Amino acid sequence: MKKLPVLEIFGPTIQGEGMVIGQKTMFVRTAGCDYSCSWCDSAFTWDGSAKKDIQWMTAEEVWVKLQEVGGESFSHVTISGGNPGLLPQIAEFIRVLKANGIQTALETQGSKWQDWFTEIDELTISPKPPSSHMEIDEEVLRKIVERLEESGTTFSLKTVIFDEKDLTFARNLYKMFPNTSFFLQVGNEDTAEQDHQTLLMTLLKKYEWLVEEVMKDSVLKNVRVLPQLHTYIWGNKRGV
Ligand SMILES: C[S@@+](CC[C@H](N)C(=O)[O-])C[C@H]1O[C@@H](n2cnc3c(N)ncnc32)[C@H](O)[C@@H]1O
Ligand SMILES: Nc1nc2[nH]cc(C(=O)O)c2c(=O)[nH]1
Ligand code: SF4
Ligand SMILES: [Mg+2]
Repeated sequence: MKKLPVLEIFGPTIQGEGMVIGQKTMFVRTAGCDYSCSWCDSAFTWDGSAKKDIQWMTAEEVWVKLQEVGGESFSHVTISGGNPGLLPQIAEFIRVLKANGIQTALETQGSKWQDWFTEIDELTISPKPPSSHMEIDEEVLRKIVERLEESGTTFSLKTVIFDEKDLTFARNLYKMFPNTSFFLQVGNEDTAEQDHQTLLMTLLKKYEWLVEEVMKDSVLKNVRVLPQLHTYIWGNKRGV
């Protein structure tokens, strides 16, 4: 069985983003991404800076480590990255988690399909707006959404917003997928800021701006607007 490239195992903490915000969860962060978003808050997963920290682990080994770190205080695991959607071997990891009665969630950008997507309890697809400098493949995304809908998988779209152009992108996405649960998330422009008060004020201002923009919008109607809640508590700290 192919091992998983693991960079972080941490928690329990709150899920700070998206469709299950506030959920008590453990996190497993895999290494490697097919994108390189200009503002990625987890760039260490793909920019080479943490290459030496990658641990190649079997699904069972990750499960053992989760229990070492989280003890008996969790029943939910979120897989993020990097892009865990690049890894076919996640299928085995999900089997192990399920066999142990664990609820699963996963974060991916929707650039590649995996058959195991339908096994995830709460799947977040996060298409990247223009500010990321990435170009999304609309056909791949459309196919992914189609297959998730057909299979009855619980999933949502979550797009990060930094500016007006990103809002235009979000409007197009909303029109493309009118029946999908839709989240708009505040972009963090200061991923290097270490002063908590400074960061908090910037993030709050940005949240206020985004709320105001979306409230007056005639396209973005049935949407939820959220901050990254974990940054309000722990700022740009890693592993929280
Ligand atoms: C680090 S990514 C990993 C999963 C996957 N690669 C993806 O992008 O969906 C997890 C989430 O963090 C979001 N994110 C990354 N950098 C961010 C930033 N600077 N501000 C707000 N959200 C950010 C991404 O858009 C994504 O929804
Ligand atoms: N608390 C917390 N919530 C999160 N939601 C998504 C995260 C991610 O980096 O994928 C994340 C994270 O790193 N920490
Ligand atoms: S897709 Fe996700 S992990 Fe990859 S660069 Fe973008 S935000 Fe970072
Ligand atoms: Mg994060």
